[in-house]
Amino acid sequence: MLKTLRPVSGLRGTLNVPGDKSISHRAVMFGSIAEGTTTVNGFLPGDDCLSTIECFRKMGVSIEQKDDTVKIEGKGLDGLNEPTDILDVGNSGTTIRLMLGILANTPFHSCLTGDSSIAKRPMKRVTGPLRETGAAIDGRDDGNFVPLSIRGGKTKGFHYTSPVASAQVKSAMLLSGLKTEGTTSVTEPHTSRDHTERMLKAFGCEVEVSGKTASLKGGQTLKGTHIEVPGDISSAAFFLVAGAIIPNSEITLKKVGMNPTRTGIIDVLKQMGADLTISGLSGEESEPYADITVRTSKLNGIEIGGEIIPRLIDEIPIIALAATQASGTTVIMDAAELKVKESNRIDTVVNELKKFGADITATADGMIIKKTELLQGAETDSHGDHRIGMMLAIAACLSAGETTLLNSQAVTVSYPNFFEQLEQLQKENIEV
Ligand SMILES: O=C(O)C1=C[C@@H](OP(=O)(O)O)[C@@H](O)[C@H](O)C1
Ligand SMILES: C=C(OP(=O)(O)O)C(=O)O
Repeated sequence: MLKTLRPVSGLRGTLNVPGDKSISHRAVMFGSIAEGTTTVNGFLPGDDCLSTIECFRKMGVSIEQKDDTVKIEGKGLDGLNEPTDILDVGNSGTTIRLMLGILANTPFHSCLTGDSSIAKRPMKRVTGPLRETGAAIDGRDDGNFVPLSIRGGKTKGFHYTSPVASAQVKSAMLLSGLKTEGTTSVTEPHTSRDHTERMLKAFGCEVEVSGKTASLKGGQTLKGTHIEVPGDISSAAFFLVAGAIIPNSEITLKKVGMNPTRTGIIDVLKQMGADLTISGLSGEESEPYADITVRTSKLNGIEIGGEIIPRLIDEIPIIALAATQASGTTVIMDAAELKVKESNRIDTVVNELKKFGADITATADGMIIKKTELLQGAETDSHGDHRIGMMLAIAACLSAGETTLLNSQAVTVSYPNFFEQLEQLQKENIEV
């Protein structure tokens, strides 16, 4: 779908951003393999999480979903059925990688595939160590790419030192150890998002975390529970940056997830000089959340690298846009993981922002961005990547003249009502 976007005179108002994608996936997965009923509020009805629901339905789990509420009749890990059809994860890396960990426990045969973006994303980071646990996995390029097949059921606990800071790798490994006799543990170079560890505890499992190592004893059973999903900070990020860089803006985002493994965007925006107010922090016993207000700000360039990267990996496209409006130079490094997301996000961010006249250069593990006085509307393309699409839409709000956005429908992967909410903030501006 081609969308035409024009500059805005300011964004003002209050939004409830949709539910957290990472937490929504896990609520469905863990509810499906738990014993008893799980209910979920604040679920993200985006394409990725709907793919997760469809996959578990194909394994015989009864899941009722209406908007942001879900009810799952858990079957226990032993109660999943051998699927009679291919499990299609659509565009979702989280679905395929975490599900591989779960399927390592099941003695039946499953086939997994996804869309043209998933077909390019490396799976060896998960299938490699899962084979070590005893799961039989095959696929294109020796199990690196979909279509993949897996037959599990005979896993043994083991320790894995991951070369990448990846919550998908960590989660797949921990989940593969749920039924084994020994302990399964994962050490990562930097701490990645810890939603799996937190949510397994909410389902009654014991998970130990010590520094950069998470471990879990085998033979544990998940018990159905209730999960409240906070707003997704990765979705909020688009409006946090929009509010900071678009003149005459003030936006309040309600009940945004504030898990410390996800708040790198807040740290970066504050360091860049953004005017942010955080209030009403609660939910610390499970997944913390708070309200965030952002106002138009004068930003300065900074260096971003090292252990903050996993805490803001999905926000780098929109941080790059913020950097085009920041005085001096911004350097983003240690972020080579961007190359294996829904698109090669170093290439797509740099090439698309250059079309607006931005001064941005790709490096091997990130990008270097200098301030650009006025971005010019351009003919852009999301390349089927939701986060690139939303970043380009915010860039259009700030740029002189008209912008067209090809493949704008990609946003439904994580933010189905993104364009409606963007419009709402423009109307509220006119009415004030
Ligand atoms: O576990 C998760 O829910 C996610 C982990 C991250 O991926 P990696 O584990 O590949 O870093 C992130 O980019 C993705 O959007 C969601
Ligand atoms: C990388 C992302 O998701 P996934 O890996 O689940 O496709 C994302 O949402 O930016």
